Amino acid sequence: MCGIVGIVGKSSVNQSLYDALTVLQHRGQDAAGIVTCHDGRLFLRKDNGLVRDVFQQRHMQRLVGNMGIGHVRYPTAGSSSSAEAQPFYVNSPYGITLAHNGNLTNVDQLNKEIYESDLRHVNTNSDSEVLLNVFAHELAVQGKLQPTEEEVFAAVSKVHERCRGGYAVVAMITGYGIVGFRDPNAIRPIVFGQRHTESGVEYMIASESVALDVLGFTLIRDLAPGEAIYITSAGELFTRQCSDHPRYSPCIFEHVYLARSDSFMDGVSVYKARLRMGEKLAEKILREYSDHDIDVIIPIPDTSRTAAMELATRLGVKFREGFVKNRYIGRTFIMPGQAARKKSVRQKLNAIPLEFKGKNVMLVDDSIVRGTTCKQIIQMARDAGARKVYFCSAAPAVRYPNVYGIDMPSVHELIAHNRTTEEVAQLIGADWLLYQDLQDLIDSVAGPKVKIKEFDCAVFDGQYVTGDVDEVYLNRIEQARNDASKAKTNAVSAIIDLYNS
Ligand SMILES: O=P(O)(O)OC[C@H]1O[C@H](OP(=O)(O)OP(=O)(O)O)[C@H](O)[C@@H]1O
Ligand SMILES: NC(=O)CC[C@H](N)C(=O)O
Ligand SMILES: [Mg+2]
Repeated sequence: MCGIVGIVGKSSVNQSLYDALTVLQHRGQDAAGIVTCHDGRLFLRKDNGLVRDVFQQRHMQRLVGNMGIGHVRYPTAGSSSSAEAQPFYVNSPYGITLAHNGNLTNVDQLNKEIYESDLRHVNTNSDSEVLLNVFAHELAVQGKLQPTEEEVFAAVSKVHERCRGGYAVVAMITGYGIVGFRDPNAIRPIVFGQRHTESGVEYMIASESVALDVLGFTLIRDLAPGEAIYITSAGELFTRQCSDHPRYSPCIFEHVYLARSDSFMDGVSVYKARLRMGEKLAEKILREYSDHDIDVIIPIPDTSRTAAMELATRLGVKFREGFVKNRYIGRTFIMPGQAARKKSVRQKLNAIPLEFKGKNVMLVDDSIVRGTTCKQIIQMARDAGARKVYFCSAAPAVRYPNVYGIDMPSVHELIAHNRTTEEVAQLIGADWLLYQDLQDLIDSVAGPKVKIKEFDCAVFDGQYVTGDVDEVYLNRIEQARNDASKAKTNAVSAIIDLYNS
């Protein structure tokens, strides 16, 4: 779940791209990058780190031009090396740069084709570089000196035929314009919007609508599954359905955890979806623990707050802030290794004993994945004097890997894999544990006025919407991407790129 952005503006876009990336920072903390285009030349700056650390004034000054794209990275393929920071670049045809959110599931096949048939070179282990080369090849075979929307959309159609997995993409064709496209199952999110200026209309493509809001753009809409958008450098906008078999099945985990709650995704207010998650949890508690003795409900900052608040309201139980979060420490779950994740929980959250002493507390989190957070938090609640600690997850048990852009490749790292709710409760040290039912989660997101009724729920039910994910594939990515192997691949880094310093 990286963050992507692309802007075709009427004046310099460097500051707007930077600002948009800071708004999307919650989608990726490992690396950040921007490439702009001016007078047929590209200007790139990318590196490991947060947006505020990667871009100094001298970098910003070099990023000239009225169009550009940007990326914040949370690696799900390859390594965390700065060589895999995005946007990626290929020089032929036209000079194309690309930023990608998602994960391809047929990278091995594509790599073979790229090398043996397309005669192209890929220099990293990143699936995004593979995707870029497929797109570049398909645009090259259109054979036009000056590509129009027809060639661009034909190339995207070919990408859909060749690539499997989840992908939301922005790509810039040097001198010509910016393309955005979404995989045929719409697994990863992508929206576009416009802003009126004295010099004319500016367009932005982004992962989440909140980036548009903050920069004064109005949301036009989400891209449909398989759809592409092309905005020329002169500001003409074209959209086209580029897939023969589009199927609207967005990732439900965006609503649970990944997205900011002030975003709208596929017509759904993430905030409202989280409120409804709290409502459904309250109904389940009243069904299963009607004689509960909960004194206070305490959220685990940040993401669970919305659901926890509504849960407390519906139960008529006090809602209290029992943990204070250090605002300078990032999101734990998207940190690259278990050691860093473990350490960050204690650094980030501290209990207020007053809210725990002698009380039966219910702690609420949006999800339990590896159990890194809840295990430590429950212990902290007990150390702070809680009499009983109940735990509630606004999502169902996460039992299966994610292969579409969330780095959960290994079943053995998932605390609920092959375990009952009672076993997980015991392991995390809760007096009892309650998970949301999957149907209740789906109903929370597909609220009464929402058109989409189908979601990618693979992490909860093991059903992979692309239909190509089998035991063999899962075993392979588990070997390649468990914490121990990641530590090894991170050592490898070779940078062949545009001038970038
Ligand atoms: O079971 P785990 O493997 O610990 O993963 C789940 C936890 O990680 C996330 O929090 P995170 O700190 O990443 O971000 P937040 O501040 O948005 O809640 C999520 O909100 C849960 O708290
Ligand atoms: N989280 C993502 O969307 C990751 C994008 C891409 N697979 C990478 O690893 O860079
Ligand atoms: Mg959290």
